[in-house]
Amino acid sequence: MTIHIGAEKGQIADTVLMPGDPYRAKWAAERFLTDPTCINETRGMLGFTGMWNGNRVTIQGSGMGMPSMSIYANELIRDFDVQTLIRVGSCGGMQPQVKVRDVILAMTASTVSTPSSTIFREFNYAPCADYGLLSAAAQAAQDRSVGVHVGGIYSSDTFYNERPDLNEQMTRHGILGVEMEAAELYTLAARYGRRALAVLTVSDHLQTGEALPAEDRERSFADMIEIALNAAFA
Ligand SMILES: O=P(O)(O)O[C@H]1O[C@H](CO)[C@@H](O)[C@H]1O
Ligand SMILES: O=c1cc[nH]c(=O)[nH]1
Repeated sequence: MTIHIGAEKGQIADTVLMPGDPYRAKWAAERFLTDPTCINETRGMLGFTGMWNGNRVTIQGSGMGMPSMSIYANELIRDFDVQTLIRVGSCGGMQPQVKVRDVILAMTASTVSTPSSTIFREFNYAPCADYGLLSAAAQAAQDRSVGVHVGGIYSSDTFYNERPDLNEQMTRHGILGVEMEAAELYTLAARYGRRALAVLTVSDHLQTGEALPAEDRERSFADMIEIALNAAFA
């Protein structure tokens, strides 16, 4: 049991999927896991452990933003010895070929700042995914009818962005989408020698203004979850 996770040691699997939304965790656990058990309700940040294809998995909400992700990932890694952490999140599309409901596999996560930035000082660290997970996810995605993109994303500290000039430079340099947690997850995984990946579904588009409703963001991103599960146990 930690400050933010009420589970006992042993109640959390070696592999954890991490949606930002705790109710996406509940939906995914009920839909994809056999015998899911709720292992965390502290602060309403729901977590569930169950079985998928004979493999033990936990699905634990991370909350929104890198400070929240940092708390959960730190405790999962340092207190529960989790080995594989896969973010399953929503993101905003930033390229014309990236369509709403497409899946992005985040090879890198650029950022202007993470909770870890203070330790890097002038060093411009490049957070990146675990290659084994990334290639397994790309393979798993090939067998599905969903559009898939592999490349760089941006992890932002803000949802309501006041820097259109920065968006323009990111789009110009090939950034596929924007979300709010992956850069810190990748940084912590590198620090502690764990595997991490972010599998994202495009929920809205910065260029077209399209946007899915909250219920779809909570309950309809099945391809993303299946790609993540297949990658984790490839
Ligand atoms: O849908 P989730 O996983 O929460 O991810 C995205 O959605 C939230 C913003 O609405 C941020 O957490 C962002 O990263
Ligand atoms: O962080 C996020 C998540 C979804 N869509 C966005 O535009 N930003």
